[in-house]
Amino acid sequence: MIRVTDAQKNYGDFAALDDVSIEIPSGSLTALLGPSGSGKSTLLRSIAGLETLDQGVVEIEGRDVTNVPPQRRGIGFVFQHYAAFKHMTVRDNVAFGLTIRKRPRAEIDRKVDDLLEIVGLGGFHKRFPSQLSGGQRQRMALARALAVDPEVLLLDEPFGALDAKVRTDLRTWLRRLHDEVHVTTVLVTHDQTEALDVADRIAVMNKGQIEQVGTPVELYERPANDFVMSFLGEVADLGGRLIRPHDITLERDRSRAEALRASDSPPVIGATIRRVVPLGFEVRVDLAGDGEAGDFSAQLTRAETAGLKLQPGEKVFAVVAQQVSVLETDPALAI
Ligand SMILES: Nc1ncnc2c1ncn2[C@@H]1O[C@H](COP(=O)(O)OP(=O)(O)OP(=O)(O)O)[C@@H](O)[C@H]1O
Repeated sequence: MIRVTDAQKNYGDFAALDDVSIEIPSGSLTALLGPSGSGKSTLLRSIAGLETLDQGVVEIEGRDVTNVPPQRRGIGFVFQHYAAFKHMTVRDNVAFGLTIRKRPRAEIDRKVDDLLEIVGLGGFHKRFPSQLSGGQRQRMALARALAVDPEVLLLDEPFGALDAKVRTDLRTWLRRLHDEVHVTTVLVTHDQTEALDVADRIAVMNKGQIEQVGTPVELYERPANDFVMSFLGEVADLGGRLIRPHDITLERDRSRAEALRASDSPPVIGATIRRVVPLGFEVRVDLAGDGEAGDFSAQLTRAETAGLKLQPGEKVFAVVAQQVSVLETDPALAI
C-alpha cells in the first residue's frame, strides 16, 4: 500500500496540497483525477520524492520514505514527455536502469526481451527513439520504468501528448498490462473518461484537496458533492439540482410526468425543445425550460425519442423518475 498522511505543500501562500491523506491499495490502478492545478502532479511527485513535502508522511509498503531520495523509493516514473536517450537504441534505453545497477548481461537481455514483448515492441531492440511513433515511445518508457521491478509505477499524464485515437488504444493497453504485471500504479489524468475506463479506484482532487475516493461506479453513482458529480459526467441543472441527463424522462403530458416523478425529485419542468441531436445509440434533446428554469439537456434512447416523435419547437415536460444524487452522508462512511 502507498499511504500519504496529512501532506501539505505550499508555494508561498498557495497550498498545492492542503492536508491530503490517501491510501492506495497494493496491486491497484488508482487514478488521480482533477482539473488543471488541482494538485495531482504535486501529489504524484511527492510520492516519487521529486517534491519535498512541508508536512506529512509518505509510506510505501509499510516503509516510511518521506526522507528517502527518489532512486531509493522503489518506484518507476513515466512523464507526459518521456525523455528518452536519443543516442541509445530501444534495447539500451530499456536496459538503462539494469545496466547502471551492473546486472549480468544475460539477465538484462532476458528481461529486455520479456518487457519489449509485454509492451508490444518485440523486435524493436535496434531502433532508435526517433524511429518510433509517440505511442511506441511511451510504451518504451513504461518498459524502462518496469525494468527495475518497481514496487510502484507512477504515471503523470503518460498519454497526454498523443492524439485521441492513440490515447484510447494505449489506455486499453495499459489496463491489460496492469492485469498482467499487477504493479501498484498511480495515474495522473484530467480526463474523466480515461479514469473511468482504466482505473480500479479514482481519487478526485480539487484545489489541493481530495474530494472523494472510490471505485468508478461508486463515484459515478454516489458522488459526494456537486463537484465530483459534475466532474465525472454531464449534468443538467434542473431547478437548482444537478441531474444526469439520462436520468431525465420527457413526457408530452404534464399529468403523466407528475405520476412518474419520484418523491424526492425536483418538480416537473415544462420546456420547449430546441434541438434533437442523434449521438449514435442515444439522442440528446436540448431544451429551454419555462420561466426561471434555464437551458438543459436530456438524454434518451433512440426508441424513446422515436416513440415521442420529438420535434424542435414542441412543448414537453421533464421529470426525474429516478436519479443519481449527491450523498448526504459522510462520503468516507459510504464507500
Ligand atoms: N514549483 C512551483 N512553484 C509555484 N507553484 C507551483 C509549483 N509547482 C506547482 N505549482 C502550483 O501548484 C498547483 C498544483 O499544481 P499541479 O501541477 O500539482 O496541478 P495538476 O493538478 O497536476 O495540474 P495539471 O493537470 O495542469 O498538471 C498549481 O496551481 C501550480 O501552479
